Amino acid sequence: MAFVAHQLFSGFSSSAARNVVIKSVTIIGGGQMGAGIAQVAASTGHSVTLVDTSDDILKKSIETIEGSLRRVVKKKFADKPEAGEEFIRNVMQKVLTSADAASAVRGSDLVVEAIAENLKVKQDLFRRLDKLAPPHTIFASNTSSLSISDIASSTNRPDKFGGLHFFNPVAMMKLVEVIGTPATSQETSESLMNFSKVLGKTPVSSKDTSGFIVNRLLVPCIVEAIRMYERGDASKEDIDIAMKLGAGHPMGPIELADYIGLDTVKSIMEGEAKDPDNPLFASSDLLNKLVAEGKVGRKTAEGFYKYK
Ligand SMILES: CCCCCCC[C@H](O)CC(=O)SCCNC(=O)CCNC(=O)[C@H](O)C(C)(C)COP(=O)([O-])OP(=O)([O-])OC[C@H]1O[C@@H](n2cnc3c(N)ncnc32)[C@H](O)[C@@H]1OP(=O)([O-])[O-]
Ligand SMILES: NC(=O)c1ccc[n+]([C@@H]2O[C@H](COP(=O)([O-])OP(=O)(O)OC[C@H]3O[C@@H](n4cnc5c(N)ncnc54)[C@H](O)[C@@H]3O)[C@@H](O)[C@H]2O)c1
Repeated sequence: MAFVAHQLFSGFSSSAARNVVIKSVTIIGGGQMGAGIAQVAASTGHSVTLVDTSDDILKKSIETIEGSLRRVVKKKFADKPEAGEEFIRNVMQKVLTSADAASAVRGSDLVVEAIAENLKVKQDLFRRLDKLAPPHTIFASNTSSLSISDIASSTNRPDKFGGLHFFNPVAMMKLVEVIGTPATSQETSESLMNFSKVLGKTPVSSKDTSGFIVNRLLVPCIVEAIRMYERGDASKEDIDIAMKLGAGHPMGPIELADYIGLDTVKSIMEGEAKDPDNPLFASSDLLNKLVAEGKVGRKTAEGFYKYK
C-alpha cells in the first residue's frame, strides 16, 4: 500500500521510500491543517496519531480526512472505484486518534504541531511534550508567522526542532517550507527535508525570519486587500476577480482569507503588528468584528462571504 501511496501523491520511487527514517508521526491539532497533514502522512505509508482536545473534534477531523480522500480518489482511481475504496480503507487504518497528547508522543519519530497560532499556547504544549517524547523524536511546528526559535526555547531539544510549514489545502498544495533555526542540527533539517519529499511535496528551506518565504510575500497582499475593501475602494467580489484574472491567483485574497480562517488571519496580523517599523499589520475593525461574531470564514460557513 505504501508503494501505491507514493505513486499516487508524489511519483517518488520505492528507493526514495527506503530512505525514510520517520515512520511514526504524531500530529497535534486536528483542525484544517492537522487533518490535512495527517491525511498526507497516512497516505504515504506513515503511522499517524492525530491529537486534539476532545473526541468530538477528532470525529470531525476523521470525517474531514475521509471527505478529502474521497475527492482525491475520485480523480486518481476514476476507472477503478474498488481500488479507490481499498485505498481509503488502508489510509484510514493508519490514522489513530487520541485526546491524550502525553501518551500519543511516546512512540513517535516526529511530532508536528498544528494548533492555534499563539506563542504561549505552543510553548506550553512543547514544554510538556519535551518531557514525554523519546530523545530521538524531532519536533516541528506548522506555525504561519511565529518564530521557530521562540517556540523551541520551551524545550531542551533545540537541535531537534524545526519548522515544517504546510499550505492549505494540504492534500493539494505541493510546497513545504522547512525552517531551520541557528540551533537546528543538520541531521534534523535533512530528516525534515526527506520527510517532506516522501510526502510527495517539494520542500524549500528558509531561515527563521518573519513570514519565512511565502507569507512574507502573501500576508501583505491579503492584509492590503482587506483594507481596500474596508475603505470601500472596491467590492470584495471585484478585488477577488481582479487578482484572479489580473494576477493569475487561483483564489482572490478575500476568499483566501476566508479559506485560511479569519481567526488565524487576525492572530497573524496581531503578531506581525508588534514590529513598530511596519504599519501594514495594524488591526482591521471589520476583521475584528467578524471574528468577534464567530464568522471566521469557511470553517464556520461565514466570513467575508457566506458558504451554503
Ligand atoms: C493576513 C494573514 C494571512 C495568513 C496567511 C497564512 C496562511 C498559511 O500560513 C499558508 C497558507 O496555507 S496560504 C494559502 C495557500 N493556499 C492557496 O493559496 C490556495 C489557493 N487555491 C487553490 O489553489 C485552489 O483554489 C484549490 C486547490 C484550493 C481548489 O481548486 P479549484 O480548482 O479552485 O476548485 P475546486 O473545484 O474547489 O477543486 C478542484 C479539485 O481540486 C481537488 N481538491 C480541492 N480541494 C481539495 C481538498 N481539500 N482535498 C482533496 N482534493 C481537493 C478536488 O479534486 C477538486 O475536485 P472536486 O470534484 O470538487 O472534488
Ligand atoms: N489555515 C491555514 O491556511 C494555515 C496554513 C498553514 C499554517 N497554518 C498554521 O497551522 C496552525 C493551525 O491552523 P489551522 O488552520 O489548522 O487551525 P484550526 O483552528 O483549524 O485548528 C486548530 C486545532 O488545534 C486544536 N487545539 C488547540 N489547542 C490544542 C492543544 N493544546 N492540544 C491539542 N489540540 C489543540 C483545536 O481544537 C483545533 O482543532 C496555526 O499555527 C496556523 O497559523 C494555518
